[in-house]
Amino acid sequence: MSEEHHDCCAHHSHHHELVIDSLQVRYRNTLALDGVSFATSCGNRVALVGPNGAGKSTLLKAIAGLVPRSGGTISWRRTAVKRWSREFAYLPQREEVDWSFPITVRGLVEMGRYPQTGIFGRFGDADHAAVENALQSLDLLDLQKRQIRELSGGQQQRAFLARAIAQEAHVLLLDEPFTGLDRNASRQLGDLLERLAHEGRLVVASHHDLATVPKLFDEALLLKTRPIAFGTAEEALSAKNLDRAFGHITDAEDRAAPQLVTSDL
Ligand SMILES: Nc1ncnc2c1ncn2[C@@H]1O[C@H](COP(=O)(O)OP(=O)(O)OP(=O)(O)O)[C@@H](O)[C@H]1O
Repeated sequence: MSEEHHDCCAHHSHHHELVIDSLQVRYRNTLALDGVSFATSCGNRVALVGPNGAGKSTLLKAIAGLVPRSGGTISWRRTAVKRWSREFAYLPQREEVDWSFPITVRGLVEMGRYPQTGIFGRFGDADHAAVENALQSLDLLDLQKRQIRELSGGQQQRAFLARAIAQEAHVLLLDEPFTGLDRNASRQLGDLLERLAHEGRLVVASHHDLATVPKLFDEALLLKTRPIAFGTAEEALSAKNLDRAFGHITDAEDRAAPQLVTSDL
């Protein structure tokens, strides 16, 4: 990896690197996000939590510049992000990816360089080095010639993360990265995200399983179109906040164990 991520957290401690202010996103008839503000920095893993339709995917896409925002601002390292930034890498939900698309792992990772080279551009030494480094860092050298459709779910996640690393993005926007992974693959991905954050990246991921948020993430944004709470995973996901986000749980038994119930909503 280049030197650049080492200085990632060496900014003034009072200033956050990613600042989202009053973000609003409207689809034709739907207000998907409103008044969303939060700020965080590299080194953190932030979980986006909320019921179905809360706007988690929309928030990731809005930060990635994939859906237009109807209000608010996003800034990265004190600079307003207008549309798209190479600093942001977005990994769609598994179902949104066409896994039959014929591309090798290496080919996918090389796509991380397109913002620098252009699709028909020539790969220079720096591009090759970045691809090599990303493959190695995510332990994909042995799999680099495989088609992505021939990988396991966990390997596929790693290949997409390798593309983000090749892009030299600092902000990893992941939509439900743990969904569909078995226990081992989940643990591996958990360790990997911890390492990437530790190396100076910012991980922002939607996540459905409330029970694992404190273990897998440092901070959580509880969302239901509007932000309900943002803070450490424990703070943000207090019983009271969860109740506000997921609505009233009428069954007395469910009330006793809201975390288990709400994770299945
Ligand atoms: N392309 C779109 N066009 C119109 N409305 C949309 C579109 N995408 C999402 N929405 C609506 O915006 C709202 C937020 O959707 P979003 O997918 O961001 O929620 P989510 O929290 O990711 O949900 P889930 O947990 O089900 O994945 C929902 O009401 C949804 O129906």
